[in-house]
Amino acid sequence: MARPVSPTSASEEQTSRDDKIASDREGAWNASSDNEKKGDGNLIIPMPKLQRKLKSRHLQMIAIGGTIGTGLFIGSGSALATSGPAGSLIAYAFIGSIVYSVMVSLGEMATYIPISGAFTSYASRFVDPSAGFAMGWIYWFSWAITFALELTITGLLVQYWDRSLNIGIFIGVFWVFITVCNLLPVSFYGEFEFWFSMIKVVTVIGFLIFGICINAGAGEEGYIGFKYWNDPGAFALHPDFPDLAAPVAKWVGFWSVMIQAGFSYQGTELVGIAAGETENPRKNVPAAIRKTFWRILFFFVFTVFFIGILIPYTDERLLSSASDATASPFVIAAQRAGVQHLPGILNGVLLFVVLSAANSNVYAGSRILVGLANDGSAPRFLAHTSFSGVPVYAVGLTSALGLLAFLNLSESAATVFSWFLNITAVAGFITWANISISHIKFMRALKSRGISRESLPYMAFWQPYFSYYGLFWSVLITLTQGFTSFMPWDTSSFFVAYISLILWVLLYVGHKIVYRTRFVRAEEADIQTGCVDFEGEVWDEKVPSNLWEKFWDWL
Ligand SMILES: NC(=[NH2+])NCCC[C@H](N)C(=O)O
Repeated sequence: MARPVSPTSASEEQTSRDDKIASDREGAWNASSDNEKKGDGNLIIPMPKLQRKLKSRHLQMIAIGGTIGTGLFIGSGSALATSGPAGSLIAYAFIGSIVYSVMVSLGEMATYIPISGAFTSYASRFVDPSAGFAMGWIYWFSWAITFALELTITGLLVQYWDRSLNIGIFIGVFWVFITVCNLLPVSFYGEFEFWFSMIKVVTVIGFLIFGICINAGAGEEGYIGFKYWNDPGAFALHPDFPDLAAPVAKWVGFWSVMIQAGFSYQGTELVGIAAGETENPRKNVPAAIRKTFWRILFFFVFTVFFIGILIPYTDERLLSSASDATASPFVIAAQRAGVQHLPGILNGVLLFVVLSAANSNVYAGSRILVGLANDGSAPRFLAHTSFSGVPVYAVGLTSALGLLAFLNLSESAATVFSWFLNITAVAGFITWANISISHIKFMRALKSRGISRESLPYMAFWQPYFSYYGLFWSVLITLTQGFTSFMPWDTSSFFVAYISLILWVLLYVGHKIVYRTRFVRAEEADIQTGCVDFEGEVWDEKVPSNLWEKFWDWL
């Protein structure tokens, strides 16, 4: 439980800020009353009334739950097919480095100003209110669409056992289930998500152990080693461009995997969203960022590595357009090893995995909406929370977009899936680019006030270079990822690739025209509101005492 101990205040401004925080903790402070627009279009953003009920383990598991999902368990197979084992490994490691740069940038901001809906507010405050608006909505949209994508997959997974069942039944059932989970008080939500995510972690670790055994010769194929890196090879030629010269075709294969790899990692930034709800953010947020990142990198890079040594990229099942368990490289690896019953069991596990991801999708989406409503970018009622602190309307609206999954009743599931995937992944890259810009501007704002980086609650190394690195690559990938739609020109794949970018531009320009906002100058950026001086606060910290707790702490 939070137990604030009289923070020392240096100025009047500090005192009023502390008062605000204190009254917020008591639940007496009304967010809307303070949600005024400052004259020049820059916004003062209050701390929302969400409750700090999540513990560090919940926070980290939410980030894992929202991140490890369809991308890793199902989509990684097509990454292998298009770029080969070395190509996909390099792509995943490279995207991992971008994620790291984004995470540390976010970490510095989120510990200094821990607010819910965090990074959309950062963009509004440090960059340009229109940028925050556009980014917030596109990011929300990406999560809501991911929810629809995840529901599509759950329906398909159930059909693995019985194809005669109508996919719509399961989309409906799981839609209700996930929505109800998200309407429960946030501590329940954390608990659900925690156990769901546990299953993922265990699955990935199990797969890694399985991979080592099979590679060493435990399966039907005998010892495998790096055989498939030699034949068919380490890099695949992009299957859609047989006429290109080999080096070009390999490069095309490699670059086209960026979207898939980016999608797989997206969600890591959720730690920033959950920051507003965690206990002891000053300690937990940086720890969560560090641990989450290493854990995810470990899971992702190792998993992709093992998939690459166990399955030749020419295995046709990898390219099967059926987005069900038969397309999962986990299942294919089990089938190749000739292990009985394992494919069916894995299918069951994948169902849990996808449900957990869906649960995180709605959580993330609703919190983004709350952030948007609080900074005046969305109708205010969306920030309304129930007695137990759940933003009911925001949950409802986010869930509503999940109903798009019913598109599957009229379109082929594989098509719907790839549309959803591309739209969300590009939106994710746009978001990462925005986080990086926000951080660059945040650094400038600190500098203009003479606040040293040393005084930040969490200070990452190599900044601001990391932010520039994240910004450069995120922008480059966003702009170039759809290049295959130009070779030759294909209108529909162009729209699939660039619809998120187009939407973002429309939102940005639309907001700019209506509100006539301007770029925030470093000296004007609002780095006070929500900035919490946790110096004097003490939280009861549970030190791991038994073996189980120590294991958790390590994990
Ligand atoms: N920007 C987003 N919402 N991306 C969706 C992330 C999906 C998640 N990484 C998965 O593999 O299932």
